[in-house]
Amino acid sequence: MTLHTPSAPSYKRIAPPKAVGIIAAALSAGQRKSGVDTAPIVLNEHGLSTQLEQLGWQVKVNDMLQNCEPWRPEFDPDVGRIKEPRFVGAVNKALAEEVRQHCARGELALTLGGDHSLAVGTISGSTSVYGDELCVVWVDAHSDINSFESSPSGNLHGCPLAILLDLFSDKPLVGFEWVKPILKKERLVYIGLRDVDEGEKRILRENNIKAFSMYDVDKYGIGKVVEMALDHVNPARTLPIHLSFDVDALDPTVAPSTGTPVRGGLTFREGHFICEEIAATGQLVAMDLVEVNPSLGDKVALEQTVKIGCSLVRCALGETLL
Ligand SMILES: NC(=[NH2+])NCCC[C@H](N)C(=O)O
Ligand SMILES: [Mn+2]
Ligand SMILES: [Mn+2]
Repeated sequence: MTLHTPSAPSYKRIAPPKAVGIIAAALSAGQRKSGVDTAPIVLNEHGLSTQLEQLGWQVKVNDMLQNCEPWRPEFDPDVGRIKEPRFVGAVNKALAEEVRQHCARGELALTLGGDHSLAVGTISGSTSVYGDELCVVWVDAHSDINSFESSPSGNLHGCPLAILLDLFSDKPLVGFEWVKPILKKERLVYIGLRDVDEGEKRILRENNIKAFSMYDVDKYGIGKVVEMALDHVNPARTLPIHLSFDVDALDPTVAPSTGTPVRGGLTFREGHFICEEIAATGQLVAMDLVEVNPSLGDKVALEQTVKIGCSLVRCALGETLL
């Protein structure tokens, strides 16, 4: 009898990254509330890069997309209900290349958003280096998998996973023709869902996509949920992980400064626990922290949200309680 040993990973991982590229991605055109584009600067002003250096990381700040205006086309009419597709597509294309370069150098690509439409670029970048073994853990109140037909708002931050999984390939959206659908739906898992549109529920069901909602967090506890989520996408814990963390996954009492808050979310500790468990796998190669909007809420709300944004990133990058 031979024991099952997981086959050696075939992706080109040099060593667990010790350097982190912090990509400021000031993209706000994927939704309608201004201010989300200022989050990368506010997070850095709060000392995030220094904190990561103190954790032993070599930090490289990438400000290529600190200002997205150079990518704004002169003419960008709606396509159906979808707003600013050419602009959002062009910024994501540039972002994909930045993430690719960091990953190709063996660095962890940390993207500070910006709205969640930027995940089209970040995951395109990470899959271009790590291929279809890349797992995505998507922590969010929303499933962000609307098609261009099902999107109720026309906001592209509700659509990135539909674009990445190529669920509607018969006609790629203008601006996104460059996207290569490398991410596999078996390699995607959600944690924290509680505001999923009817059309999205159907898409999740028809494509058999694994999702742990807040119901599951209540029923099983966060420890079991994270274990089941990782078992689904990464059973031997040998595959590279891209963590896409939307701050609205947290309860609005914990992280109020965000554009689409939904009550009934993750507690402070549950949010951090997800990051700690992913850090413990040693497989994190990319992370997005998105939807912090410093313009929403009062000074206390902002301080609270920015602080928790920084501490989630620190936990994912190895900070422990003891
Ligand atoms: N990344 C987010 N906060 N997404 C919110 C999406 C809300 C809604 N499902 C929509 O498609 O418009
Ligand atoms: Mn969300
Ligand atoms: Mn989101």
